Amino acid sequence: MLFENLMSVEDAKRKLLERIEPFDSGDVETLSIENAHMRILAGDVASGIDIPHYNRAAMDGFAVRHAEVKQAGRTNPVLLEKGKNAVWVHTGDPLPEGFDAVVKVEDTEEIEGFVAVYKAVRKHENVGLRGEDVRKGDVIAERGTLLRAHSIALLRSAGVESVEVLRRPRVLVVPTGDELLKPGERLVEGKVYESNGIMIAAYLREWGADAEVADIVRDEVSQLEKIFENSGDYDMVVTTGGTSVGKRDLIYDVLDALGDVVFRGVALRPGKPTLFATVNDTPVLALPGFPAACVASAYVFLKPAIQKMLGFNEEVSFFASISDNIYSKAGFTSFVRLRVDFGRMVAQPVSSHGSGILSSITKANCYTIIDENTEVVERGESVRVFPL
Ligand SMILES: Nc1nc2c(c(=O)[nH]1)N[C@H]1C(S)=C(S)[C@@H](COP(=O)(O)OP(=O)(O)OC[C@H]3O[C@@H](n4cnc5c(N)ncnc54)[C@H](O)[C@@H]3O)O[C@H]1N2
Ligand code: MOO
Repeated sequence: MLFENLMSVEDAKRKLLERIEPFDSGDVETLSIENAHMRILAGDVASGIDIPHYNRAAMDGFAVRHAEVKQAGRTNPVLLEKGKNAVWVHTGDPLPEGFDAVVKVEDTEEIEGFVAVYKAVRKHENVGLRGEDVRKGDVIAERGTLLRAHSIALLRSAGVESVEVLRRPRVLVVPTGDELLKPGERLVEGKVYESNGIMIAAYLREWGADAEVADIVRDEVSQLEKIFENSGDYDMVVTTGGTSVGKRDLIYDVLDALGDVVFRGVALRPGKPTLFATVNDTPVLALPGFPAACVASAYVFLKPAIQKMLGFNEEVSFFASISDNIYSKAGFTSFVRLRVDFGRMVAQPVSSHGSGILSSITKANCYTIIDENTEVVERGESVRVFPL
């Protein structure tokens, strides 16, 4: 019987990732740093300058020689000649030649051409020394870095204008099913608005890919064949629906005829009918049509595939304690939706009423994975939680 011998999630994920090629020097593009936000850097970038590139005042006040104000105190000010031994500086101004510290203006008083200093300062106190942030030649952004806002700022402050980044993986998302409607079409029983396509494409963009959603493909062999035969320009094709054993579920037959099916059926709940194949070396991941199963399978298989292409694996996770027992079917890896209270770090399982319930995902903000050997996670236990 079909789906009797399900592959473990671990084996399925390994077999899938074995067939995903990481991007290399052929997959690089040059972008202005504005456009490089959230892209993966393809090579180390070194600074051509010291930052700061001159010794600068870090406070508004007076540049002094620290040795001359050693004795200064609240009740024992040291008087310096203004413009000669004490020179006014704004924050960020170059430290005048021959001076080695800055006294904050609030620790001074101006008295008829003199500056009374009420506080001693150490050498280089309130001074930003040349190169203290970055030295010329230092690597300021390493290969593989996800260019977030602050990385871009550091590149800009070093005068870098453009960088080489990995191109975005091109992914074709193909919703399949006779029951699917386009927005605006009349709802009748047995039909639903197609929503997996927009969802998977949006996830893909969040994960760094360039996603294109194909028109809805009907449950017809010829239509499906056409999609897979013309998918050579894509790094991956992701279909949704048609993975199960119904008479209209044709994905397996078509992929088996055109390419190599690597696995069909995984011990994952929800997400059991997930299928993975290659057609002319293009990886094809077939996600189940039921929305919650589609989400689970996307997080478990699709996200790691994109991350492997991009060489990026800084997955965010943390621990939270479970507010209610979680039961998991023996032999199955469970994808469990959770609502995490971040103040208390307590995770409430979101009770699901099956894989068709998309709102069970929108009520959650995180998920956890229960491994196949665990049947119950008890209230109060700590689990590793991943943001959704
Ligand atoms: N006899 C069996 N039936 C089913 C089994 C099984 O083992 N034996 N497995 C079930 C499981 S588990 C899942 S999950 C579903 C998934 O099957 P499919 O991938 O074939 O899904 P479809 O039949 O194409 O669609 C099911 C349902 O999901 C909704 N859907 C589908 N595509 C979309 C979309 N693009 N946007 C929004 N909603 C979508 C729609 O309501 C479909 O009717 O199979 C079980 N059956
Ligand atoms: O695997 Mo299905 O994903 O249980 O509904």
